[in-house]
Amino acid sequence: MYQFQIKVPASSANIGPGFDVLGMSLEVYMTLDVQVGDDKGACVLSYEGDGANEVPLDIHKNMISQTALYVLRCHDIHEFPLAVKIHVKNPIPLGRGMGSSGSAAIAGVLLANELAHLKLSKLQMMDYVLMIERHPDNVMASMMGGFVGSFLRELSDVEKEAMIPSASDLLTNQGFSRPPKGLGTYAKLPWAPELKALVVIPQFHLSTSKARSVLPSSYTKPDVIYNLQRLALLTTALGQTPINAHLIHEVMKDKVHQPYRSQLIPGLQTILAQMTPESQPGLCGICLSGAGPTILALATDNYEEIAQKMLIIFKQNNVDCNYLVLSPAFEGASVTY
Ligand SMILES: Nc1ncnc2c1ncn2[C@@H]1O[C@H](COP(=O)(O)OP(=O)(O)OP(=O)(O)O)[C@@H](O)[C@H]1O
Ligand SMILES: N[C@@H](CCO)C(=O)O
Repeated sequence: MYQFQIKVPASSANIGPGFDVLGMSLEVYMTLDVQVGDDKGACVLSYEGDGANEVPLDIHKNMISQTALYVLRCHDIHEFPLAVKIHVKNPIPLGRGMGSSGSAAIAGVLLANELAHLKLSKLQMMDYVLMIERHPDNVMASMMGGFVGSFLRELSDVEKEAMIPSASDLLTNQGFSRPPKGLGTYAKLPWAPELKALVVIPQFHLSTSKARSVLPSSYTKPDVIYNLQRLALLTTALGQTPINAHLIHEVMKDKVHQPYRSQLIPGLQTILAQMTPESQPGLCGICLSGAGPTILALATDNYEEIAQKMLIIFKQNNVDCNYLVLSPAFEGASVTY
């Protein structure tokens, strides 16, 4: 019998104009405490934390074990090799824009890698994660750690066929395909140590699929240029010391996803319009965290005052929230014995 712990941080993706490109890992960690038996036997899941009353414990319905079983199938292994007990502790809010599904997929791939001794690197494991999550920004940040930019390579026609089974098909074994190799590329970006992440977390779920379904299928050239210009400067501005709050505030604006998602998040438009470095000393930039509804504010001071102002605006829209002040999790996902 042996045991190990898997630890995966939350993430905040997009960071304004970096839709499906930028993400930062956050110091809120999901952990899996795994005990492996000496003989074949059942896989037993237990769970505590956010969504404890909604997360299924059936290994064929839980996203973590489903992902692990998918990775094992890709290696012609059709069950967990030995009896295994997995206790999940998850403080990452589900369906709130803090990368919970991405962290779950990463945990599942790491679990398979350890149980079957696959010896996959983090980047090789990302190919499997990306078959489930399908966009790299949140998962690359959670896996690698820190402030991260990433992209997906173009696929050949044959490789595009591998993406035909949906993530749900792969997780429920209703379809099968192995991942193309080298799907994602990333770079760790500089992060100014003065910057902390204030996340204001509304108490309602917004699924990523719903938040992606309201986006247009095409954009005007001015809107594309608007985001490209800001994205180019944002990756530098967040690493510069001393901090230029006015620059960060401007280059964290977006026209690709936030305007369309504001209909789903009461108060978002008001917060983005009213929360500025001038109105809130200490505030730098503000944006939707991932697909929302959580809002990410990057600040250097006065976190409590900034949070209280956002909570008031949300309350005026009949939305209750809690908030956290976090630093980036620079080491990313890990396994310790
Ligand atoms: N620890 C977990 N264990 C099992 N399933 C999970 C876990 N975390 C997330 N999930 C699944 O992922 C779903 C949430 O995924 P979704 O992409 O909608 O939101 P998110 O990942 O929290 O937000 P975002 O993608 O915007 O960062 C949950 O409803 C649940 O089905
Ligand atoms: N870029 C993704 C992040 C959420 O997973 C989105 O905004 O839909």
